[in-house]
Formats: sequence, C-alpha cells, structure tokens
Amino acid sequence: MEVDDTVCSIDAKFANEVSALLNPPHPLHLQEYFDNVISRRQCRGIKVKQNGELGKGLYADLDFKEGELVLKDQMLVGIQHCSNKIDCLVCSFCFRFIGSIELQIGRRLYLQDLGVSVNHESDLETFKHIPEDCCQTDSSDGEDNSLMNNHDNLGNCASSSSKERFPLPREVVESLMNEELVLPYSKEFSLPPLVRCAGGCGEAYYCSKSCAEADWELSHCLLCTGESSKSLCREALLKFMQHANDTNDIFLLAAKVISSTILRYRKLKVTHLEEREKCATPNVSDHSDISLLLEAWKPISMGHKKRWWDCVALPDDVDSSDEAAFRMQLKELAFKSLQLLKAAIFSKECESCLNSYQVFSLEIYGQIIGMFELNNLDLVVASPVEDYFLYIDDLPYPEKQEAEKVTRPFLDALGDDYSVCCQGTAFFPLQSCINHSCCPNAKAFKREEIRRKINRSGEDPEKIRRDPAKIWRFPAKIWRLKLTPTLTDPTVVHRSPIRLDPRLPAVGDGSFNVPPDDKDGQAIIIALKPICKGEEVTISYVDEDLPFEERQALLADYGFKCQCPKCLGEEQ
Ligand SMILES: C[S@@+](CC[C@H](N)C(=O)[O-])C[C@H]1O[C@@H](n2cnc3c(N)ncnc32)[C@H](O)[C@@H]1O
Repeated sequence: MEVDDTVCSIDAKFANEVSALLNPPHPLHLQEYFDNVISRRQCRGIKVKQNGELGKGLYADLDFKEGELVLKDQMLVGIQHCSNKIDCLVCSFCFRFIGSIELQIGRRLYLQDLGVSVNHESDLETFKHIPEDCCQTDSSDGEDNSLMNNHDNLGNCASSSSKERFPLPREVVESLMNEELVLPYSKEFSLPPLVRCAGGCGEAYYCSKSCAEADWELSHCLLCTGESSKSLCREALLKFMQHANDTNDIFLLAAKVISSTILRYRKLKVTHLEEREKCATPNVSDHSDISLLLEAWKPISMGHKKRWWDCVALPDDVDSSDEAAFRMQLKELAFKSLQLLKAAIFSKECESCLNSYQVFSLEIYGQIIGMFELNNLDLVVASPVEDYFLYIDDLPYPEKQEAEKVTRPFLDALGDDYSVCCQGTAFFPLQSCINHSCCPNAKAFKREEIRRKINRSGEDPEKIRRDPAKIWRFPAKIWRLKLTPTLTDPTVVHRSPIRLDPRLPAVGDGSFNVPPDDKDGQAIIIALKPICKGEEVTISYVDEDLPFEERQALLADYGFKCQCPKCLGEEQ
C-alpha cells in the first residue's frame, strides 16, 4: 500500500480544518484550560505555566516537603496492554482488579493452560469466558456457560513464560474459576464484583455500573463489538482490533481518542441545534461545525505533539541510510490502522449533519500517536494476587501450614508469574506537562519496593537470596515494549516513556500523603526533595543514574538534549 497515492483524501479536502485542529492552542486558552482542570480536580499547590523554550511546565504554587504528594492525576485515556489481559482481569475504565482472588487465579491458569495468545482473532472471544455467576449484571443469553466446552478456536499457543510451572487438573482450575473452591483468607482481599459491558461485547468488564456507563459514554459505545454497539460495522471493528493486536496496541488508545472526540462533538452539535431551535431570535451564537469540533478536541489539543513517524528515534538496528524507508513504514502502519478504524466507525449518516470526518485525517492520527510517544506514562496497578500469596506466606504457624495445603499448588501452577501486575499505557493531562531533569525534584513512580519473593516448591532458597533480578520485578525505569522495528518486520510496539510503579514511595521519612487505597490507574507524583513555591516540578524520563551518554541517547526519543546542571557538568 502506498500511503501517498491515497493520501488521505480527508487531509487534502479538509486541510484548513486539520491544521486548525493541530495548531498549538492560544496561550490564554491553554492557561484557562489547565486552571480549570486543576480546580475541577481539586489539585492543591500546582500550576501549569508556559515555559519559554520548553513549552509548558508544571510549577509549585505552595512549598512541598520531601516525600509529599505533589499531584494525583486521572488519566484522559488509557489501555491495558493486550498481552496483559490474560494475566489480569481489571476494570476497563479505572483499571482496578475485579472479581475475586479465585477468579483472577483460576482464569489465568485456565487461559495459560489453553496457551491463549491475544494475537489470535478468535482470542478476542476469549475474554467472554467469564462464568456468569462472577458477574453482577443479569444476562439471559447464557453464552458464557461455554467456558468449559468452547475453546476449539483457541489454537494459537503463545502465552507468557511457562518455565517452572506445575499444571493442575482442569477440574481444579475450573472449580476455582467458578468460585466453587474458596481459597483460605481470600475474603481479606475482596475485589469489586464484575460488571459486564452493556453493549454485550464480553471484552470489557468493569468494577461498577458507574465505570461501565462512563466508559460507554466516553468512547466504548463506538468501539464495542457487542450487539448494542454504535459502530458502523462489527466485522470491521474486529479487523481493526486484530491489526492493533498484531502490530501495536497503541492504535487502540488512538481509537479511544478519536471516538471520544466524535462523541463529544455529536453532543455539542445536538445541544447547539436544540438551542437554535428553541430561540426564535438567534440569541445563541451560530457556531460553525469546526468551532464545535475544536471544542470537542480541546483536551487533546493541549498535549505536546509531533508526528509519530517523525518523532520516534531511529532504532540502533536501522541504518541511517534506511531512515526514510523506516519512517515510511511507520506511516504506512498508521495508515492501514486508520483505514480499518474508519471502516468500523466512520458513519455515513453523520456526513450530512453531524460530520466530524476531519478526525480521520492521517496527520491527526499520526499526531495523536506521537503525543502518546512523548507523554504517556506506564500504567501499572499492583496485583492483589501477589498480596494474597505474600499474606499467606506471612501467616504464623500452624495457620500458614494449613493454608498452604490449599494454596501452594496454585502458587506453583502460576510459577514466577504469580505477581504479574496490570500493565498498560495512559495519557495524563497534568502529569504530561512535567518537564525532564536528570536531577529531578519529583518522581512519577510509586514505590519501587523490593518485595520478598516467595520460595515456591522446588526452588533453591540460596538462589532466590542471591538473584536480585528475580526479586526486582522491574529493573528498568523505562519500559520499552518494542518488537524491534526493522525494515523487514514493520511491527512496532509503542513504548511508554515514564514508568509508574505500583507501590507507595520509598523516599524520605515515609510520611507520605498518599491514600492507602491506591489501587487503580492514577498517576502519582511525589516530591523527592523540598520544592519551594514558584519552583518548576521536574521528573526524570530516564534512569538518572545512567552514564551521561546513555541518558542523552534515551532522551533523544523525546526530541531534546538535556541541559540540566548534571548534564552540563558531565558534558566534556
Ligand atoms: C511530557 S512533555 C513535557 C511538557 C512539555 N514541555 C509541553 O509543552 O507539553 C515532554 C516534552 O517536553 C519537552 N521537554 C521536557 N523536558 C525537557 C528538557 N529538559 N529540555 C528540553 N525539552 C524538554 C520535550 O519537547 C519533550 O518531548
């Protein structure tokens, strides 16, 4: 497929509108938007300001002590990585773990046993296999009762690592998954019951009706593959999702941005038309379509952007003479994805009165994904399953011995993956305003605590003690999810730049202002040292302990050379 042959008739036809959408916001509008976000979310003591050369930045509007919470940010959009959906069942809106400890373990063992890979079209169906009893809402179709029988189509075996696992009989796994078997002390770790997607897709589950409704309203009604979906074509939507799963799941996040913009635009347009009808004399100002679309697009317009295929740093394994071809491959990948998305949700009926086809421009798609490249945080939510097994391991004798008679086979069947957390990527409006420094005064992670690793049966206790890599779940601060982009293999997985760790911070005297119920996908920024009112809040986008050259090489991905005091001091 040649992108330039087809280039996007939309880009050509709506060049003016597309550039209006991509123009940097007026400084006054930008200030007003962020002041509003800060006051709506009741974030105390911070301000977003224009920062000359660096664009915008986040500033302290109060003094912060070391270890104090500077910001707790709600995501604008986020996704759980496809590969992680096998391991963790979380709310598709707030990313809390849902169901029960039994369901989490049983479902994972069941899918592990099937060798399920989400890179298989039919595997999208896999997530329908949740027993009916586990869900809060009623469903009369009974399709999920096929859990135990209907898996002929799950042939593609590529689940996560299977080393050192001790599989259990299918009936045992099933009884756990159906919650017929209750694990000791699991009530101490109760999780919100599952709520199904009202559209009937069986892929999205929620922790509450309010999360289900909010997601439906925000974007899911257009991206749902169920019967009540408002998408144009379910088959096309499945094709789009399959392409994203096969190449780069960042396209699913881009689709959420496009859907939410369309839905906001439609609401604005309907309200506008109603108000015009009500008023015989047009008191209501006559908004043109583009100004309503600009309003709907506003939250996205505020993010720092570049085209995806331009802003990705050239990977080491691509020769500079192949750079143009490499960038064209990324563009073609995005183009293919956008075509599939357009076939799925671009609605003919909307062309006449509710049109918003400008958002299907390739330029806009590229800039949305580029915005994710330059701003996104890893989404990490700690697993209650890990907490559960650690709790059992910490029980006094003889309770521990009794409990382990039941729990140990499950721990051994899960293997090293018992502690896998929810992983994804998300865009946060306020956190994304924070600039980088190699000597930062804040950090975007929660606690990188070394958790004790449980000594499972058959493991050499000495080896566990000596092998820190096994204990340290995430040794790298930047998590690059990359299927090595090469010219022969154009599959590129988005890397989310700044790691967000699941735990509370471990700096200073431990007097943190972070609520203990920190169990969802929010971003938390903690002061690493005292920050005075008026000072800029900075975080490090890379491991600041790396040598100068390595830091600069990693920061090239963000399109700048760091000039912080540490870098200036270390530069030859
Ligand atoms: C997450 S955004 C930070 C907010 C950004 N300044 C804005 O205007 O939205 C990351 C981008 O900010 C700029 N940036 C952040 N830290 C920087 C630094 N220390 N020096 C130069 N540019 C920086 C780079 O363009 C980078 O891609």
